[in-house]
Amino acid sequence: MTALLRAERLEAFYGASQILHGIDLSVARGEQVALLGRNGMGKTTLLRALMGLVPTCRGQRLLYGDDIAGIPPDAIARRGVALVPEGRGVFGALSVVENLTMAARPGRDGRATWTLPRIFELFPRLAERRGHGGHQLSGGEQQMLTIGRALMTNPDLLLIDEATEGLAPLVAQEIWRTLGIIRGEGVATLVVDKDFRSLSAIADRMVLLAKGVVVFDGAPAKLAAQPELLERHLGV
Ligand SMILES: Nc1ncnc2c1ncn2[C@@H]1O[C@H](COP(=O)(O)OP(=O)(O)OP(=O)(O)O)[C@@H](O)[C@H]1O
Repeated sequence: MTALLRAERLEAFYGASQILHGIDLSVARGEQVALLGRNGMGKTTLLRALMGLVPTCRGQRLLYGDDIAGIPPDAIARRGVALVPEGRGVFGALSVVENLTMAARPGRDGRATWTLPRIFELFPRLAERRGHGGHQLSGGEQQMLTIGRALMTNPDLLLIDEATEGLAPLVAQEIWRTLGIIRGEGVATLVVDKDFRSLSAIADRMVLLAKGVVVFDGAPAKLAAQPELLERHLGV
């Protein structure tokens, strides 16, 4: 079956610096894939390249088998991919409801699974804060809102950068719980985080990056059985 997303020999550059050196990666429909690696290894660059946000790339990026080279980010979004960027980016002057409704649109096939009530069911905390401005939210609430906004576009694939970075443990747990629900709805995810244990518990597959190269791609249990890889590339 055609992968939802596939990168083949993907290279990415910032100016003269080459950041990705021939990445092969695929995400199947509904699959939850974790992307791990130490700081500066290219995880964010890979998500951005897949979203069409890195102007200079080589190799192939295929979405449902179609080459998306040269396709701008908004068109990639309309084809079913949503990015939850590191550092969030909610609109501070707009309320929770406004942040969510401005993102609303049907999915690639006209599907509208994710509506305001569905997002509030997923994140009861956001329902309580529905009239609050984005700037009044805690870091955890902002992350929930950013994920909620991405879901309102009814994507087939969510790219989530630093899913729980800087969040209190209980809030992080809440994010992991919702990622399980999102998966249950058949939305594929490619999730970057440093929490190896939580990622191992939810991911179908783990991909480990080091210096812009994939050094492991396989089941969580297979990675857990390689302590030398974990030590060298994650420090766990
Ligand atoms: N806009 C940019 N211009 C030039 N170099 C950049 C730019 N953004 C990132 N880099 C460099 O690219 C490399 C990979 O960065 P990237 O952010 O993709 O790594 P990462 O694995 O996501 O790390 P982190 O966990 O720190 O976010 C780093 O050496 C970084 O300094």
